[in-house]
Amino acid sequence: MIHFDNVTKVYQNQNRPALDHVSVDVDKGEFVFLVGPSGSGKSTFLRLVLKEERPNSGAIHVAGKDLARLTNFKVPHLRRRIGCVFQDFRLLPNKNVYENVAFALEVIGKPRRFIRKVVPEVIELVGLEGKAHRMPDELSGGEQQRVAMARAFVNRPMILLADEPTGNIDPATSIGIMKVLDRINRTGTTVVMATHDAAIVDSMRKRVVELEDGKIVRDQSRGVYGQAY
Ligand SMILES: Nc1ncnc2c1ncn2[C@@H]1O[C@H](COP(=O)(O)OP(=O)(O)OP(=O)(O)O)[C@@H](O)[C@H]1O
Repeated sequence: MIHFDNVTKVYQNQNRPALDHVSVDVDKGEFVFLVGPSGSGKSTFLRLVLKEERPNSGAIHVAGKDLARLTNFKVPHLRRRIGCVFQDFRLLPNKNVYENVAFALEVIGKPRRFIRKVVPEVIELVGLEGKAHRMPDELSGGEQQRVAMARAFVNRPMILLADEPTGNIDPATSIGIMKVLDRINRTGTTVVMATHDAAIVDSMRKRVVELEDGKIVRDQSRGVYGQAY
């Protein structure tokens, strides 16, 4: 589903590569934690998958497509098939839960009947039934992240990328967030999650890919977080 072949990324005006000859394969339906110290290249990896950045060398395939050959015209189509969740939720503050989720489908032109059917289903999947009419500022951090996950998943993406999704959430609430991500993964969606949250990684026992200075230093199935950063 995601295939990096000898990928190197050096940002402009930087002499050290953010990713340094990285090769990795993530299969359809996998759940992968991306760990490593701050600045090790985790977000860069996610940005490359979305074609928000281009590698200096190496090849990236996502869902069988060679990103180097993907025209600018086709990039939005790729991104529609990849859901994203961030540390800071990024909800629309003046729309309620239902509208935040529905908006993701409206902007890609889905019919109103379809939206009315699937949005309540996804709100229930993330455990927010009964809260569809709440505004973001009437929700806890954990609930806001659930809305963000509903929005990322409502279009049934083939891949969900999560960049520190539990970074702003207390440990007890994070467990609930991980249950939702696990539920999403069980529908067949490939999940890649960049995180510093050792407790979460240790409790899930999923594949762990560890980056250090832009290089993969560990790739372990049913792994743990590793040393403290
Ligand atoms: N837009 C940019 N321009 C220049 N350098 C960048 C840019 N984005 C990231 N970098 C550099 O690339 C390296 C990798 O950064 P990246 O954000 O991928 O790390 P990270 O592992 O996600 O870190 P964190 O855990 O702090 O989010 C760092 O040295 C960073 O300073």
